[in-house]
Amino acid sequence: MSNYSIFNLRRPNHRWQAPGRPFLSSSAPHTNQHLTFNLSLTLGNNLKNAHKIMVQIALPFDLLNAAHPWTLTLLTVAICSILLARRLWFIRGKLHVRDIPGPVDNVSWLYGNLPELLLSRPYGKFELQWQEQYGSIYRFKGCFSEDLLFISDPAAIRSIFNSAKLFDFSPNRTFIAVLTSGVDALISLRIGGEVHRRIKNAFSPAFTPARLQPYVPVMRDISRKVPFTSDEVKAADKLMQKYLERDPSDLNAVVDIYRLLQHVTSDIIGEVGFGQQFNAVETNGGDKVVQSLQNVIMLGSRPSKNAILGESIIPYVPRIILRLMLHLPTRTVRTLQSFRELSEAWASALLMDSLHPSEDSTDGGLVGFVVSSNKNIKHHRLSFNEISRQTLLLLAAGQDTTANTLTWALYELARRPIWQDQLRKEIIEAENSEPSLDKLDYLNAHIKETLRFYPSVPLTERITFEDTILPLSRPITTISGRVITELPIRKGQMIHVGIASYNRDPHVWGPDAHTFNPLRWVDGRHDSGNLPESIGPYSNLATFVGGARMCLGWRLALLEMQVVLSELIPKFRFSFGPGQEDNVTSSFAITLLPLDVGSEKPSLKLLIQPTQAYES
Ligand code: HEM
Repeated sequence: MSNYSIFNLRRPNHRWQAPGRPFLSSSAPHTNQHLTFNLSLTLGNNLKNAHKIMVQIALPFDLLNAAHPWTLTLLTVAICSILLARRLWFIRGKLHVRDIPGPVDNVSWLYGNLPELLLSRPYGKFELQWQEQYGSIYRFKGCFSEDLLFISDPAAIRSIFNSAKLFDFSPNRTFIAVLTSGVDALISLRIGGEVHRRIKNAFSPAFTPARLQPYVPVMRDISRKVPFTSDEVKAADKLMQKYLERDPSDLNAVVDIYRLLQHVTSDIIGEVGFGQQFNAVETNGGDKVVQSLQNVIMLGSRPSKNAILGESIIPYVPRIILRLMLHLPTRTVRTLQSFRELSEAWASALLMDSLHPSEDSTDGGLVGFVVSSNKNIKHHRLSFNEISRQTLLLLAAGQDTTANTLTWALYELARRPIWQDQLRKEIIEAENSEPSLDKLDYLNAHIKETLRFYPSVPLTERITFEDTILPLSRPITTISGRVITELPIRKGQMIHVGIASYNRDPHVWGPDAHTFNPLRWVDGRHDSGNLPESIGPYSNLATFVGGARMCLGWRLALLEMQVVLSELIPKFRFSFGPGQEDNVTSSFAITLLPLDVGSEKPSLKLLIQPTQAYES
C-alpha cells in the first residue's frame, strides 16, 4: 500500500520519470528539483515544447532570467539530450531481457515453456507457481528458445493497456484475427489507428447502460425457456432431451450446464445484438450461423503442441504460402471457411434489412441502432463492410466468453450450498421490492469473484513497437543482482500479459487471493480499489483489459450474467452428483473452458433440482 501511495503522489501520466526517484541528485536545492521534474516531463513531448516550458519555469530564477535566450535553448537541448541518452543507455545497454529471472532452465528448444503455460490442467498450474517463485515479471521461453516476458505487475499492465501506440497484438495474432473475423474487424485493426478509433466510437454508444436496460425483459424471457426438470424436458420437444445426461425418468436432472448456457447466450446476443431469434435453447443448437460458430469454438477447444508450434511459425512463413494453406482441404480450413461464408451472408442480409426495413423487420438490436446512427453521420461514416465485420465479431466475442463465465459461476455455487441459499434468499426477497439488479450485493459479489477467479480470456499477448520503459509497482532483482524499479523493454519484445495472474496477485487481492471468496466484495475491501490508479473498466479487474483494446461488450456481459443468474438461482438448486466435482478441470482454448476430465470435452454436468419457490 505504501508503495502505491508513493506512486500516486509522484507519478503523473507520463512514461519517462523513474518512480520514486528524481532525475538529479536528491541533495540538489528545491528549485533545482522542481526544474528537473519539469524537464523530465518534457521528454515525452518535443524539444520545442521543452524549450517553451523551460523558459516559463526558468523565468522566476535570477540566474536563468539573466541568460541569453540562446543559452537557454542550448541548456535545454543539452539537458534533454543527456536525459534521453541515459534512458536509451538504460534500455539498450544496461538491461537485457536475459537478465530477468524465470523458469528457463532445461526447457525444450522447440516448444519452450509454452506447453506448460497453455496446456496445463487446470489452467494456470505453472503460471501461478512461477508467479510465486519469480514475482509478477519473469522471463520464459517460447518456441525456438525465444525469450518472452510474462507481466502481471499492476502498474506495468496498466501502462501496456493505456499505451496504444507502443503495445498491440503481434503480427501473427493479427493474422489469426484477420483469418477468423476479417480485415475490418476491431480485433484485426491496429489500436491507436484512425479506423479502429472511428469504429469503436461508433459502436460504443450502443453499449451504454441506458441502451442496454430495455433489453432486460428479453433476456429474462430467454432464461425462462431453460428446461431443467425432467418433466419439463419430457414435455418439450424430443431434441430437448439431449440436454439430459441421465434417463429423463429420474427425479432430478443432470444437465450439461455448459452446453445449455452456450445456447442461452447465443439467443441473448441474437436478440439484443441483432434483433434476431436464433432459438438455440429450444432447438438445442439454433440457427446455422450459431452452429457454425460452435464448430469454430470446438476447433479451438483442443489446444495441442502442434497448434502452439503452428502459431509460432506464422511470422516466418511467407504470406503467399499462408494464403495457399488456406485452401488446403483440412477440417480446420473447411470449418473456418464455412463459418466465414455463412456468417458473412447472414450479416449482409441483416444489415440490408436494417438499412431498408420492411414491415416484418425487427428493431435490429444494438447493430440496428448503430446502422441508424450511422445514417445521420455526415463525415467518416462507417462502410457497409465495417458494420458487417463487427456484427460477426460481436456474435463471436460476445457469446462464448459470457457462457463460460456463467458456467463457472454455477460451478462455484454448486460447491457452496450455503452461499447458494443466501443468494437465492436475496434474489427472492428482491423480487418483491424490485430493486435494480445492481443493488443485489451477494449476486454481484458472486459475479465479480467469478470474473476475478475465472477470467474468460486469462492471457493476452502484446508486442512492443518502440524501445520503452514500463513502470513497476514493486522493484525486481535481476539475475546480475541489480534492483530495478522500472522495466526497460526493447522494440519487438513479445509480452504475455497475465490477466489471470494479475487477478490472483496477493499484493492486490490480499493473502486469500488464491481462494474463491465472494465476500471480499461484500465487505467493501476491493470495490474502493486498493490500487493507486484503476485497471480496466470494472472493479480493478483485468478481465476486460483496458485502454483502447478494452472489451466493447463488458456492460452487456455483466447485465446478462445478472439477469440469467437472478432467473435461474431462485428456481433451481445446483449441485454435483457423486464424483462429478472431481471430473471438472479448466483448460485454456481461446477462452477458459470447463473440461470433463474423462472425455476431454468442454462440459459441466450439474445435478438440478427445482426449489420450493419454483414449485409453489
Ligand atoms: C464475460 C464476458 C466477456 C469477457 C471476459 C470479455 C473479455 C474481453 C477481452 C479480454 C478483450 C480484449 C482481448 C485482448 O486484448 O486480448 C475483449 C475484447 C472485445 N470484446 Fe469482450 N469479453 C466479454 C464479453 C463480450 C461481449 C458480450 C461482447 C459483445 C457483444 C464483447 C465484445 C468484444 C469486442 C468487440 C472486443 C474487441 C475490442 C477491440 O479490439 O477494440 N465481449 N473482450
